[in-house]
Amino acid sequence: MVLHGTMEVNEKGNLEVGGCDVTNIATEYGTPLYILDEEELRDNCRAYRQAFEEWYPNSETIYASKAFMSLTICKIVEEEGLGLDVVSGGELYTALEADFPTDKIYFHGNNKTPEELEMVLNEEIGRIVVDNNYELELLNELADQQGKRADILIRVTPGVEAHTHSYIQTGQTDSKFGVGIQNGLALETVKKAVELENIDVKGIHCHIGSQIFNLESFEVAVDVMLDFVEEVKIETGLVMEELNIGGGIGIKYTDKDQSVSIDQYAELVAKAIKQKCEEINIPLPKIINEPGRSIIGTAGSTIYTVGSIKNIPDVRKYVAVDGGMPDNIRPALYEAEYEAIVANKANRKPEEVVSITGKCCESGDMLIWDIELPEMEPGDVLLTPCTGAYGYAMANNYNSLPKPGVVLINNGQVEEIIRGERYEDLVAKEEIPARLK
Ligand SMILES: Cc1ncc(COP(=O)(O)O)c(C=O)c1O
Ligand SMILES: N[C@@H](CCCC[NH3+])C(=O)O
Repeated sequence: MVLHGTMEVNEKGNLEVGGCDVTNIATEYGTPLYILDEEELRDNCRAYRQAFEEWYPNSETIYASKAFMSLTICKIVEEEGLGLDVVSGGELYTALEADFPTDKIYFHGNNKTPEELEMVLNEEIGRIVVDNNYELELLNELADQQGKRADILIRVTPGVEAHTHSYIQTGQTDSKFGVGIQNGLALETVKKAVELENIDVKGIHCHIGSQIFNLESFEVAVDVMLDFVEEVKIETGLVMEELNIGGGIGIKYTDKDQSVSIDQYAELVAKAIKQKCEEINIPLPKIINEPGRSIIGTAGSTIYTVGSIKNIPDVRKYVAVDGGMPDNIRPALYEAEYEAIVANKANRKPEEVVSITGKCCESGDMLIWDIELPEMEPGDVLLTPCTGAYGYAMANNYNSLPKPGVVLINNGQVEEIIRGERYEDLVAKEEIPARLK
């Protein structure tokens, strides 16, 4: 059993997070519920800032809000001195509602709409990460209409195959994101961009994928990107000042995952960049990194109440909880694996192998296959750690299950930061045509 962040077992044998007994939180707020450990979130933000400050001071860490976007999270991330990566008008709207400083926002996306680009120009967002030629021309045109200039990074695909689930690999040439370095499309886009009147090319961006442990993939990506910076300098005379190296490192969901430290990652990236820049004789660029999972992943957990337990002799014991794939789609989508802790039996040794299933009408609604846990009974409180990233963010209402709420926990205090949905919320946006009433 790996205890993340501020988790510990108290004298009653119950699990605590941030000094709060998880069983009490379940009683007070109900389940399923996402809980967010503020100290762990802040520690992760600081670890990135400190590591990059030490190894490469001309750098900026921005939080990839797609991992988990909320007003409170924006506030915490801002307090910790990070910038923000947003990927849609909705994420930008949320950031603006939280008064996030606009110059520290980077706007991403492979199909930004004209409305989103207008919003970005109106709000004078720090950087727009342009994905393709269509977007580039559209942005130039809209900037012209508004009498503005747009500072951009161009998203490139370096042709690096990261070792991660194929759905979350993004750096290979055959990708819906960005323009390829290896097939010459990226150079064409840069050449076009430097000709456009309302566009300033500040640098390039690449993101090779998510949940990556193999740090060498980052080293290779940086190498390919800097070769491209050199090529651009030769071909156009433009010296790009900024290199955005994309998302952060993978996290340890289970014992099968490796541990990579943020410091190791920063050291490796910094050394690779310095060495390469010296080799090809270009000035050191500013480095931007945009971690999501490794900032918020280990800070979040989900708590459930155990309901029916079905033992199929010699086959499997299914333990069902009151949530499932609508609050955590990752096992069904990526075969992602999680651990679990029985919060009210946290000091008990594992006694049996069970599989944790959700309550949806779907055989694939499994949260965990074959995990050793203490013997469970209905009413037990089960906590799955490491659900902070892409948990709430990807939650849905399948089977009309209301989305769980989110509480922030710190120093013995529990604060509800997102109210859980109620049944009324499920139909709140619906309208029955008058002829059917
Ligand atoms: C462009 C971009 N930046 C940053 C991230 C965040 O990545 P991670 O959560 O792995 O740190 C992602 C998601 O994979 C992404 O697509
Ligand atoms: N949503 C994915 C990662 C993709 C992130 C966005 N590029 C996950 O849960 O692992």
